[in-house]
Parts: sequence; C-alpha cells; structure tokens
Amino acid sequence: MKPSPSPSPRPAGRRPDKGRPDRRGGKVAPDPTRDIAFDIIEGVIVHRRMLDTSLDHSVAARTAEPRDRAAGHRLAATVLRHMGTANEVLSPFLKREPPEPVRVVLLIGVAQLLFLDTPAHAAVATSVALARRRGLVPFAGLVNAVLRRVAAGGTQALEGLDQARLDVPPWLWQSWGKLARPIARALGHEPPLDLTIRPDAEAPPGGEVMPGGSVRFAAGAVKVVDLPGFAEGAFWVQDMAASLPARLLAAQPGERVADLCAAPGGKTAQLAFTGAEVFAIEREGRRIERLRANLARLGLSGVKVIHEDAAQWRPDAPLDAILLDAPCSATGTIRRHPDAMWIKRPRDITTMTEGQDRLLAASRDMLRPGGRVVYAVCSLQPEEGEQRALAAAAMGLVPDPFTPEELAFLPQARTPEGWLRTHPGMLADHGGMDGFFAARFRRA
Ligand SMILES: C[S@@+](CC[C@H](N)C(=O)[O-])C[C@H]1O[C@@H](n2cnc3c(N)ncnc32)[C@H](O)[C@@H]1O
Repeated sequence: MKPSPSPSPRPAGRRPDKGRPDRRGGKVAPDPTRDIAFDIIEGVIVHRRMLDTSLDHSVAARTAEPRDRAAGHRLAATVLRHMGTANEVLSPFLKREPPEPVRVVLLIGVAQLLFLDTPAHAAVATSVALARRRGLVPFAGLVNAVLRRVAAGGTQALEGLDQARLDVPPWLWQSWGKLARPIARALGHEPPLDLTIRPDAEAPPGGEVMPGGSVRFAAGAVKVVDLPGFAEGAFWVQDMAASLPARLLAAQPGERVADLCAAPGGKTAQLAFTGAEVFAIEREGRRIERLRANLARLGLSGVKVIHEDAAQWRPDAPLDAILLDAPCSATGTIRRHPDAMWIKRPRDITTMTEGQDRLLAASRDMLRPGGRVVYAVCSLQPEEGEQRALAAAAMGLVPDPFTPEELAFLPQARTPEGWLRTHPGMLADHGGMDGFFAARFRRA
C-alpha cells in the first residue's frame, strides 16, 4: 500500500545548507522533511498533541520551506496511519524497548520502506542521519541494523498481518462493531478532495460527480486554490458526507434558520444559498474570523454572524429550522486526522456528550412549534450519534425520520430508524467518505 508520494529528502532548486556538526564532529546534511515529521510524531505520541499543534511547535518547521512542511506533514500522517503495523514489523528486531525518540526514528524509517516510494538505501541512511541530528548517536547503529533488516525483507514483512486491525486502537475498533473492518481499511488511505458547488456556478472540470452532487478529485491530484472558479467563490471544500446534514434540513427561502456551531462555515454556506435568513453562531473568536472570510469569498454578506455560546444565545423570535452540527470527538474525520486515533481516550467521548445534550436542549427552546432541527456529528461513536438521538427524544423533541426518498441517492446511509449514518468504508471504491451521523426532530 503506497498512499502518498515519497517525501523529498532535499527539494530540487534549493541550495543545500552546509549542515551542522553532529556529536562526533562530522557534518550532517539538513533534512527538514524528516525533522518536521519527527517533531510531529513525537508531539502526537509522547506529548499527546494534535498533529497541527505539533507542527506549530516544531522548531524545524519554523524555518522550513512550505514544500518541506507539506512533505513532513505527509510523512508524519503516513506513519500515524500505519503505526500499529509498523510497530508490529519492528517488534522481532527489538530485544528491548528503545527510548521513545528512537522508536519515532524507526517508525519514520519503516513507513518509508513499506508505505512510501523511498528507495531502501535512502530510507535507512536518512533515518540514521535523523537519529544523529536528534542527539541519538548511541542508537545510530541500532537504527541502521534494524532498518537494514526490515529493508531486506521488503513488503513480505506485511504478509499475514491484519493491518486494518493493527492500525486502530482496540477501544475504537470495538466501538465500531460490525463496521470496524470496512472503516479501518479505509483509514489507510489519504482521503480525496470534495467540493460543494454553489447552485449558480459551474464545477471545475475533471472531477467525479458523487451522489448528492459533490465533485471529487483524487487525493493530491489538484490544488484547490488553483482550480478555475476558486477566487470567484464558485465552490468550497466539503467532504460529501459533511454536505448531507444541511441538505437534509431542506431550508426554504425566507425561513429563519440558525446554524448553531458554524465555523468554518461549509454548512452555513449551504443554508445561505437556499435563500433562508441565516444566523450563524460560533463561540470561538479565531474561528469566527475564518467563518467571516469564507462567507466573504462566497459573497454571502447576508448571513448574520453571531459570536456567542449557542447554549446561551436565544433568537429574538422563534426559528423555523436549526442545524446543530455539534462539537464532537471527530472520529469520522480520522482519515484526515490520523493523529486523533492515538490521542483520544474513551473518556473524551463522555465529555462531548454532555455538551451535545446541552445544545440539543437549547435547540428545542429556540424552535417554533413544528420547527425542525437536524442534529449532526462527524463522529463514528454511537454515544455521540445514535444514543444522542434517543436523548433528544427523551427531551421532548419528536423524531422526524428521513424518508427513503430523501436518501434515495445514498440508500445505504439510511438506518432502520430513519437516521443518516455514513462511514469511511462507504463507496470505498470511489474514495469513501467521512463518518457522519444525522437525525431530524421537530418541536411538538
Ligand atoms: C464541528 S465544527 C462545525 C463545522 C461547521 N458546521 C462546518 O460545517 O463548517 C464545531 C464548531 O462549533 C463551535 N462550537 C463548539 N461549541 C459551541 C457552542 N457552545 N456555541 C457555539 N459554537 C460552538 C466550535 O468552535 C467549532 O467551530
């Protein structure tokens, strides 16, 4: 399996740096890509920081070229996607547990040998150099010996391994029940790029039109800012599954509609293009800026952006409809954020469900009688999806299941209760989709 291109050890067109002496006085060539990958993986598995936060903390990333940052990010994501398998491959060669930083170097080496196109000699040599740059000189011999042995065995090392199972923490695997294997298989791949096209615009050429209307490009095939129509706001990036909750709310022109957790605004934009009067509520100041910028690019100046906690905010008159895209564990987006698998804990889910119930109760109180709310989460966890639908009903919200006609374009996503459940293994031959749960209720 080779999901992403090889990171370039030294980008073309850059003058090679002179390097700095290692602890033995020899010169070590700079290699920002692998330094950044090291910082990210150490940040995730040792300090339990999210990938993006680890990248922000990376000293190597501060002075790196954008291209090296991107390559380091991609290499780190590949390690995190295949970490269980890589550790399994390493285990016969390690008589005792190496220090964490040494394991990080070994993981970077194995990912290049088994999951990327890096030539074996380069994967081994750059890992030994990385160990030296990181002050792990006493372990350079171990890194060299282990990776040479992995390289000698090649991809045969993967035969007989249950990679899908190894690459998912056991508590998550169990929580996904029968869906665990198809989900886990899909997590090994970089996700494609999906666009939602504004109703009056043309899609950029070359994409695949997906059920529901999203336009899809293969991972890494295009740069979104270079696509024709980007500057004019003809489309925005949104996974096909993420486009479904707003679509299923079916806001009508002139309706008063709130998007309670709005930033960065993909669903706000969908609601605004229906002609509804849209209130976009967002609690985080920095995310509000992003929301405003995204709406401005799309020319959606009529949206009322409100910086407030949606659990406290109340409209001046009852609403016709609400989209509650609640904050959640985001396990449905692990394809994009493989770090989340190794950072989240079961107790994080419980913490989220309390906030989800508060927002559901607030939604109920904002609606006019008969008004509707679509509750959605980008989570694969039943506690945040199916179990919250039961909680909503217990709060007096009346279930209003999605009909087979409403989901005729993706019938496999309709549950027996009439809710929406997507997961990364759905439409796997076409690149899959994020995991989402959505359910609709009415105020009595
Ligand atoms: C899942 S994201 C929403 C994604 C967004 N709906 C979209 O489609 O682009 C959740 C957002 O809700 C915001 N949020 C979380 N709790 C909130 C609250 N109590 N009130 C308002 N916004 C909240 C977070 O800051 C975050 O921006």
